[in-house]
Amino acid sequence: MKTSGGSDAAKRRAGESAAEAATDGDVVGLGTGSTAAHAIRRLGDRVDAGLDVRGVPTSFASRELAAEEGIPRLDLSEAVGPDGPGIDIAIDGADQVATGGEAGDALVSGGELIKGGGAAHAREKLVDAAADRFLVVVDPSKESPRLDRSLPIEVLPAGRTAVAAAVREAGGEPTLRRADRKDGPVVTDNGNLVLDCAFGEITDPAALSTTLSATPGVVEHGLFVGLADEVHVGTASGVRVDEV
Ligand SMILES: O=C[C@H](O)[C@H](O)[C@H](O)COP(=O)(O)O
Repeated sequence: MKTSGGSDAAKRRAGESAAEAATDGDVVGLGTGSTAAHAIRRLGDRVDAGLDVRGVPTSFASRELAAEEGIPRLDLSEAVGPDGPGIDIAIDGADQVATGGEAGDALVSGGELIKGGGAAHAREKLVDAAADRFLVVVDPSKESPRLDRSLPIEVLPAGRTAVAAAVREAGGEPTLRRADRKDGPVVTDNGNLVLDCAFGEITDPAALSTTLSATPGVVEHGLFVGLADEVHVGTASGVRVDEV
């Protein structure tokens, strides 16, 4: 699994802390990224020790890791629906977490997220939104009073230029995400492309989320508003848990 910046020890503390929240019988959403991977490994250890849980992976990578760790798995389509067990908790990382405060004329309440650094945010949002409790796991480098990182938007390949124009109209500057080890663009697990969009400081995440969701060609964007329930922040010496 790819790693991002930040201290790996702090990410491990955050991930392991959230993994302790799973209890017998739970269906657990398994996030993507280097911090969520620590949670999946810890869950794997707990399954070895007898914990009875099933995981709902959010990506090819989290599915592979869960399989390696011996965690029984369930598809989202099996978990959610009239006959499904639902998802009790989801554990997932983030590229940025708003800690709250004034942003221009608006007030960011805190707990809003930017996700999608690993291009997994479309399935992550499905799983995280379906969960009864969504636990975010981060190291302190991800915390910021306001959201100002580049925002990933997964787009239908044919809609790439139309969405790019809509992003410019909304005040952002889109860049097609390119692959590191192949010529050409990053292709998501869903066969789509990703535009990384620089909006500067996002003063009203809820409004931007609504605008982007209503744009034809947008499969999913990485703004997660009103979804997080707890933020587990791994620090140099322990873990801080913030209720949202
Ligand atoms: O698409 C990827 C996900 O949204 C990740 O959860 C996010 O990029 C954070 O990853 P990491 O924990 O590696 O920084």
